Amino acid sequence: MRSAKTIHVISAHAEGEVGDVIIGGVQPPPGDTIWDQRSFIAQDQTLRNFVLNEPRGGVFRHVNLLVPPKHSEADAAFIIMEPEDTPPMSGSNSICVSTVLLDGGIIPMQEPETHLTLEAPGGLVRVRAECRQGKAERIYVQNVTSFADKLDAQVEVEGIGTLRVDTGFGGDSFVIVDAEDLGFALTADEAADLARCGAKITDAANEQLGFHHPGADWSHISFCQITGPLRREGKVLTGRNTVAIKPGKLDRSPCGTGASARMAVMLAKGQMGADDIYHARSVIDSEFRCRIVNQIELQGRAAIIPEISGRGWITGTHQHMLDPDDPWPGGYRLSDTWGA
Ligand SMILES: O=C(O)[C@H]1NCC[C@@H]1O
Repeated sequence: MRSAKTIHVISAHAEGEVGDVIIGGVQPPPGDTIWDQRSFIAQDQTLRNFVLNEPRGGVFRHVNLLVPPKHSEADAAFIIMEPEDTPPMSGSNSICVSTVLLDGGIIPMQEPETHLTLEAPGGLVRVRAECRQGKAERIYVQNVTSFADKLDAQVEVEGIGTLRVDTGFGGDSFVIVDAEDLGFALTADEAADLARCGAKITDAANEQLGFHHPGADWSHISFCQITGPLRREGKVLTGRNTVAIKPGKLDRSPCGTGASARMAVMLAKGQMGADDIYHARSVIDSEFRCRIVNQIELQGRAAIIPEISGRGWITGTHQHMLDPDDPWPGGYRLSDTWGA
């Protein structure tokens, strides 16, 4: 056996969504901040291609790189690599990273609760993990500042027509559209159609509405969130959703950044009260339990600090290697599984 590199990974999923964690074999990328290191990874593409592309990756895979934290309060830092983007934050990936750090013995676990501070490219996130018998059973993540952007805007989508949409940010940027307006029930058998339709809506929203984060270098809409109707029982709102991740898959989890953006939109529209709880359900019926921790202002606009919680599980370990004679060191993507 010979290899030009050896990358050590603990694989995990959070409520169904894969989030691998690189725990060794990669030098921290250059940069004074985690955001700068993120930008290097995004521009350079070498690590992204190696771990996300086939034959090592696949369209369903997200990979997180653990790096030494820059902030004095942080216990660990991570850079998120998703199929298209290297985003500021991710709910499912932050749950996978917390699970791997605690269940993998990288950070000592305290029972019944362990408190951690993680440094994501988009800022610090506070984590509380409920732990029992050596397992982090539920991870609560206090997300980065989230906000509604455009409410009840219109987008014209070729082959679909004019849609009423909202846009918002929850650690990543979303266009949000009602499933009923598209004729979807948000069931697993609709997955391929939902992924295709969501990608078209994201493209149209980027062309016609755009997005600009007031405090960060993030100027596009990453995802389309297709939302089902809300059911209220006392203080608990329950709603199904799916998030189309370009180039062509659905989030298997209820999407933590999506739930954060949806809560900001629901609060702005008076559909959710500040002390309500929101249970977000995915197409595979997994659940994130979410709430609004605080209402704040971000450069003059109303914003929230959301909390999302969910469960993560380790699924295995991998040592990714590269034979120096492998003709595809950067891997490949084909539209049969990666979408058009
Ligand atoms: O939970 C989330 O926020 C996400 N899941 C995959 C894509 C998003 O980052």
